[in-house]
Amino acid sequence: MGRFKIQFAIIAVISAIFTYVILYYPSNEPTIYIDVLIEGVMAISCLFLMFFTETLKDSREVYRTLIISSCLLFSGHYLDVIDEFTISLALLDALEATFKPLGFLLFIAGSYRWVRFHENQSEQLKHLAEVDPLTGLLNRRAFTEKAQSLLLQPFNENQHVSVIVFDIDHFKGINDSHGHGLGDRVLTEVAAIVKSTLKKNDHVARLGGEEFVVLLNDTGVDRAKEIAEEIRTNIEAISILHRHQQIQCTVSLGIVSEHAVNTDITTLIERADMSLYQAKSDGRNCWRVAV
Ligand SMILES: Nc1nc2c(ncn2[C@@H]2O[C@H](COP(=O)(O)OP(=O)(O)OP(=O)(O)O)[C@@H](O)[C@H]2O)c(=O)[nH]1
Repeated sequence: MGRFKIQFAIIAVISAIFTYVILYYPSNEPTIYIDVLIEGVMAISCLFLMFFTETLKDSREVYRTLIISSCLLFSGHYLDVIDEFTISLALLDALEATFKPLGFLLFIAGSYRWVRFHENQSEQLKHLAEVDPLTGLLNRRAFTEKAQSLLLQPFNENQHVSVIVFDIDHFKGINDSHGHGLGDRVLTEVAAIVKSTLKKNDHVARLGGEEFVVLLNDTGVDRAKEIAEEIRTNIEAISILHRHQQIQCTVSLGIVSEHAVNTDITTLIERADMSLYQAKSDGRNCWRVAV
């Protein structure tokens, strides 16, 4: 706030000196006070714009554009005010005719950039709120919302939807033996493999820790089993070189398949989770189907 006051004072002093010097050339035309009032209000508004712009420093580009535009607009309107009191000076007229349109164009450009900047920021925030930063997959909340809205679509009676929940086997052991950095690499590799195994309109998310979920739209149990087996074998084939050692991992999977009508994602995940525990207790590195 202190800096605002200093800047404001500097502008006020410069304007006062300029006004004092220029008023030595009194106009021989009658002064139109309504024009003085209008231009005065415009000049003061531009001055406010100039100081409001201080708050837009999040984006240097927008800040620079708007500060230049408000300076030009202020100068243009201010020259117009004193022009009412002096004889017509060609230089003042030329400056005024340049500053005002240029300031206006920059104001439009700056405002456009400001809107774009905020759009980008809210897109980034949305992305951060929906995506797991390590794997780039959807997080649990975003997945649940997406899946729920997908399940609200009208389906015919024969359409099925399937969910696969899977979990990396003995992941704690991987972390403990090779460190969390390697554990993170395994999570990233697993996520990439699953993504490349699925079709574009299937959804995959990281539920948390080393647990993942896949939603297979319009997919019955037979196809879901095939996909689960593909995921299992593709993950089994992962081999990460770490300190001269090849690190491998396996997953256990639970599958549930339901009529798409009248089902909800929370129940599907819970049932798939139970099958996943069955797969774990049956020796891991396998899939089981909910009955
Ligand atoms: N590197 C890493 N580890 C994580 C992350 N999130 C959770 N973990 C670890 O994942 C491990 C999960 O261990 P457990 O729940 O015992 O599961 P597990 O060892 O895979 O055993 P089973 O599932 O029974 O085969 C814990 O050691 C957590 O610290 C993460 O983002 N990065």
